[in-house]
Amino acid sequence: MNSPDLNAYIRGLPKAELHLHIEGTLEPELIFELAARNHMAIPYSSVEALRAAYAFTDLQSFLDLYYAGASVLITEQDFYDMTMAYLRRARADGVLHAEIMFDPQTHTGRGVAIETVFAGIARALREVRAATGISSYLLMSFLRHLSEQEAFDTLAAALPLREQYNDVWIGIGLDSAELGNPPDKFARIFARCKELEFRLVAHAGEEGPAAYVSDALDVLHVERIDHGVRSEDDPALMQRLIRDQVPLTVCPLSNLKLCVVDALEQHNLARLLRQGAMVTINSDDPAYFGGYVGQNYLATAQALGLSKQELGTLARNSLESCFLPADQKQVLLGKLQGYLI
Ligand code: HPA
Ligand SMILES: [Zn+2]
Repeated sequence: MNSPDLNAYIRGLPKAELHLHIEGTLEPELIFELAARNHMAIPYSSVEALRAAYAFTDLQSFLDLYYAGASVLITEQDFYDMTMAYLRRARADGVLHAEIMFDPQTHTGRGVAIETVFAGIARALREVRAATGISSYLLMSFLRHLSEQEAFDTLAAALPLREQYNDVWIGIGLDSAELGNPPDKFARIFARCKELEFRLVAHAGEEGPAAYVSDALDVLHVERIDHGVRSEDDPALMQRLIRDQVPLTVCPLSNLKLCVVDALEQHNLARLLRQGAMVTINSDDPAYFGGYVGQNYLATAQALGLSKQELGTLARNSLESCFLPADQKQVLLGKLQGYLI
């Protein structure tokens, strides 16, 4: 298939996006706009100069810019505008359901109230749900470079909002610098979140070793692994992931930009998929990594020679792996089935 046809096929595929940091959707243009609106200075002369700084060598070099970029988010309207911009792009890429991570500590640490963060993001999710039927959930993520106590403080600040946002806030995630911040650092907070009946996910096996993936499953009791591409280093773990169909939310362009792989052609996504792992494709931080979810499907398909059938399997995996109730999931799977025949 030539590239325009493949692109159209991919964008038409009914899919879910399961690994997306809303702060990672802040495009340079919006960073400049919000900085001006909030009377803040940014240390770049232009949108182009900022975009040119997105040359990362590893996860930390990205995180430094990601937290700096997020510092222009001050008001509820800022969080709303960012979320609306993402949802517009997701819709154009055939996303019917999104499970979106957000990092309240990135904002509360700068004096922004957690209520402001929830309110702006949730208003956009609800409006889009009502207007288009595209559904979305929120996964509140703890920053793993911060302490266990800070995670507990964040949970305590967020819990009074749970009832007000129970149509969107359904889960908990774990992100930021992986190396040196192993899953067991967060064993107790994840145990508490499990008691509270949140759905649980965690980043593991992006830069960290396969053992972090095993520990995310055994110590944190997560239901999905964000990234997980290093799992291949442990054949017994790989067998387990395949046997138990543990979803891996893989982000190929992110892995390329953060030098987890040297070239997309060397990405192990096709190998994992062909071994029968529950692999999905996602965009992670699309404003920073050069593409939204459709572009991730397209670039990966081209680099690894994925067939249309395999692309359909990836879309099906995304719907199977989402946290929607079974009846709503079946509706989306039916739409995919209709598209594939
Ligand atoms: O890709 C990521 N990895 C870890 N933490 C993150 N926070 C935003 N994006 C990422
Ligand atoms: Zn991520």
